Amino acid sequence: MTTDPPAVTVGVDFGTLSGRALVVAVEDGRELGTAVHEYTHGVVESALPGSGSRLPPDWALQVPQDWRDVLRFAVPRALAAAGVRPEQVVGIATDFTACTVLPVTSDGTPLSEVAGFAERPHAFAKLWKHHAAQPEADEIVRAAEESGQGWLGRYGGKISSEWQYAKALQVLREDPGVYAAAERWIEAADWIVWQLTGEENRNLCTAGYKGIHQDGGYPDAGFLALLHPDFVDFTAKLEFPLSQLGTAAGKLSAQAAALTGLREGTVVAVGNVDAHVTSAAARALEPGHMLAIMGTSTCHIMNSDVLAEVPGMCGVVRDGVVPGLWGYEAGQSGVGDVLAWAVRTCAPHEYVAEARRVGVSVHELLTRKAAAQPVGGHGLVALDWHSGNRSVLVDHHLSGLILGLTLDTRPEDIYRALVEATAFGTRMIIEAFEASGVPVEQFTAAGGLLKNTFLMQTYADVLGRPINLLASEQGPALGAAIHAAVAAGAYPDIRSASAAMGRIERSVYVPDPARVAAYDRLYAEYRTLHDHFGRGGNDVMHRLRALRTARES
Ligand SMILES: Nc1ncnc2c1ncn2[C@@H]1O[C@H](COP(=O)(O)OP(=O)(O)O)[C@@H](O)[C@H]1O
Ligand SMILES: O=C(CO)[C@H](O)[C@H](O)COP(=O)(O)O
Repeated sequence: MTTDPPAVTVGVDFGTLSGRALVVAVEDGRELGTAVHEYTHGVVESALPGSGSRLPPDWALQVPQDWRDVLRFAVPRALAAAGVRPEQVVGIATDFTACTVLPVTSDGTPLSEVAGFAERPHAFAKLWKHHAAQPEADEIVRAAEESGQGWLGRYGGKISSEWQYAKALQVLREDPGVYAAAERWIEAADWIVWQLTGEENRNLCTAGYKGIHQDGGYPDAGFLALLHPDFVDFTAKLEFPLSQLGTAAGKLSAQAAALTGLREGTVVAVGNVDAHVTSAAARALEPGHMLAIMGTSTCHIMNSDVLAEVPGMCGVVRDGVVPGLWGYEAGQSGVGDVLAWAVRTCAPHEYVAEARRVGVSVHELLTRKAAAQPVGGHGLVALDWHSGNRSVLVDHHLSGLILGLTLDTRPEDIYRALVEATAFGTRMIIEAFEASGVPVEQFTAAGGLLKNTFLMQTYADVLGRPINLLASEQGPALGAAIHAAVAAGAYPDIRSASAAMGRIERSVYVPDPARVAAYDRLYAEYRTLHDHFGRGGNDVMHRLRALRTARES
């Protein structure tokens, strides 16, 4: 007797450096096939594609065609790898880094693709890690404090330079022509869904966490006018009915079917954020269960039935992760990125040659060399702020620091000190939640950094708590596939789909009491440096940043 081929969904995760498509069995979340497509232009940080015109420090752009190419190349390859026919696919969902925003025309065409704008930097998509709008973010916070905006507390008292308003205000100030031509200002998370269905759709997750949409609305015109007279109608570029997560945004258009190899009419789920969608994959939806998605950056996502204003959190949004609960987000803007910096700048040629000879990454080589020494053996304490501080200080013009360097300090010592610093940064975040009355009862990790077992054990020792793992290397894509199953009607809601399709391994890393005690002492040193350089003890980091100039390399 022939059995029907299994129903599957496709999850497409758009990360910072690449897009990954994953084919998943609806019945139990089995991962049947996957494919990755690296963005052709990667992260545009120094010079504009085409013209080559130089970009100032702290810029990070992306090219929308790179995202379309993920649909074109990774989706069909994932289907082929899974041995799945298009008619088995009952739904597709996407997730994106956020706040990755772009100016588009009313039909969704990116301005960077419109004649006359291809050489204007502000016409391009601003990646989440574009930190050049810090002055605008500082002004937004000042104006919100002075005018008593109630929504400021929902973001821990700060609005990030990474989010929609600071980035848009920077465009208005530096290229008003682009600002005026931008009929819509849209998250890439929604823009990619628009490419799949042919119609605009907006999700409540990015609107809430990155677009200051709280209690049913955006900031009012009176507040926006405080920032710039021409900013008064900015939210008109955002206004659109917001869709609940896990619902259908529409059906796959004929054009998108040709692009992806899927059937026209396949259900397309509402867009979502790479971090928030992963909670479903990790079965981390219940109150008090914190999920850390550890990659280029780290995002901390946790649901609660308690609403509190946690200092320095990225935001709290009703239904922001799952309907019926308050979804909290915190984060560290540089984690894998900070370690990549150490690999680029601290590893001597002989280390690179050794890694190649042994057949491991330089990350792995530095980790192996660093792992043996006792806690504190390197005599270093670092601040993990090379990409600024997202939580709890929300200041992207802070910078990194390594204290204790001597002539004996080795590259692996620096690498290990930075691993420890990122763990200390996570501990600061957990303590901020608990001090604000939002308990953190479970900690689960996901993301590319799980491959580093020493790093994960260090986190268990620094946090002093066991660490669960999301048992998938494709957390966001699996989470998206789960949302697609709900949107396609295979499950009544995200919770039941997560219970059936999600995967978690509990207490994979358990803290070692001796190392916990040793790290408590180092953490006290970290906190002293954190508060001194991050809370006004010495503003030297801002003064040094003001002296930085554009790279000529
Ligand atoms: N062995 C390793 N140990 C620690 N970090 C690593 C290792 N290998 C790669 N990385 C870091 O992982 C980050 C990429 O994370 P990943 O989750 O794969 O991508 P994304 O952040 O785009 O989702 C990079 O910043 C890289 O420096
Ligand atoms: O802030 C975010 C989510 O709210 C970004 O999506 C995240 O920080 C970047 O993603 P990644 O580290 O996986 O590249």
